[in-house]
Amino acid sequence: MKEPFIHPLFIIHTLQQAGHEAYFVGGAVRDMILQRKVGDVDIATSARPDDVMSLFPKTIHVGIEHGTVVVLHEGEQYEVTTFRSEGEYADFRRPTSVQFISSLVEDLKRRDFTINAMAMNEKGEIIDPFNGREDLRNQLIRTVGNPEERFHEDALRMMRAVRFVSQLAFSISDKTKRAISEHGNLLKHVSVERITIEFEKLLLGKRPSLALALIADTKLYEHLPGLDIGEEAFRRLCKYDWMMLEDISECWTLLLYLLGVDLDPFLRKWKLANRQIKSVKLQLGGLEDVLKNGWSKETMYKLGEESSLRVNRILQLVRSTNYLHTTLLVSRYRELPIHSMKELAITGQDVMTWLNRKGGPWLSALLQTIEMKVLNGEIKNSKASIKEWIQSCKQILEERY
Ligand SMILES: Nc1ccn([C@@H]2O[C@H](COP(=O)(O)OP(=O)(O)OP(=O)(O)O)[C@@H](O)[C@H]2O)c(=O)n1
Ligand SMILES: [Mg+2]
Repeated sequence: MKEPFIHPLFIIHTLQQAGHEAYFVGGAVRDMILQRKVGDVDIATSARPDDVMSLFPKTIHVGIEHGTVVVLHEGEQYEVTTFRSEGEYADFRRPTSVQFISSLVEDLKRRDFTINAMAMNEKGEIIDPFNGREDLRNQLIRTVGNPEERFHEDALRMMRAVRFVSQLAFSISDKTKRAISEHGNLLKHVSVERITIEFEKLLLGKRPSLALALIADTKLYEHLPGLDIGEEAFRRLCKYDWMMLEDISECWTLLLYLLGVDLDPFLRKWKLANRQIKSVKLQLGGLEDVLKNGWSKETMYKLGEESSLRVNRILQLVRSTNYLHTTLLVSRYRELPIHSMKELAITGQDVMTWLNRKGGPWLSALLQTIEMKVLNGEIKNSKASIKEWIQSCKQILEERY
């Protein structure tokens, strides 16, 4: 057994010593077999939530009604979930009832895809009743059993399917694909926040354009916020090499640029955080500036180094002639006389003293003028030079500001 399974092995052993069954399950087992970086290590057990809580000193009951207890062990958190079969799914997102059961295989049977329905015991042996390993070898996303049932249980699984296509660069079984084509409308029962999480993972995956093409084939885009734009328009998105992008804000910026829609209403539909919307807005503005006028000092300054690099990657992806080699862009950025107002050699207080005036809106307007003149090299960034400039045009300044 290798990391990251060694520490939580203690949890498995503790449960077993108390007479219960316990296994590693889900994404961690899949990623270990694929030799991918393993995310959260989840455990499934025959022990009931109460038993789990009594066996470990530090637990958090996150979703006891669904059988999940978080166990804190050596500074890490592990979800320990009681084997369960799920009852009726009246609302297409969560079961109206959960039945705790004693069979691992029954628990695996309620999971979404064969590659996610494997378990690993304490000896590192894989329990794989639905041939997940074979599908991993064949690089195939296939639901456990009937896809229609699985998607009616939780419609988000359709988005998970396309997200895994992107993250793993797998294909999808015909039957699973057909079920997505037929049941896309079930996505309306799923919260936007959950859809956004999957869509962002897709955009940051290994083969986003493969997954976007699958969304086009299945017409799933008709059920995604703001993306019911017709097949031809949606297919245009698949032509780009999204893989070149490194950060999710770059992906949203590119998407908005390609769609040419209003930024705020679109991103609000996806319920992005204000902070995220702000950085996409900044980048989209920068991108449009550079596409039109090339890289100016002002644009670099406004964007800052990190966002300049992001915009530059988008320029490369859309094959803009204004793309600059990264090292060149970085050196041009670093050569700017200032990188923020803080680096200006004077303060507002200096200006008030020199002009013998009280603060007010005039002051920030004047400081902005000075900021731009220093940035563009018209005034040297030193106290003396700025003072000299202010004094040389004192009269005009007093009229204008
Ligand atoms: N709608 C869902 C979500 C999850 N699962 C099951 O719960 C496991 C854990 O879910 P989650 O951590 O959300 O996904 P992972 O498959 O682990 O993917 P990731 O690596 O992104 O966490 C999955 O592997 C799958 O067995 C499911 O059947 N249906
Ligand atoms: Mg996981």
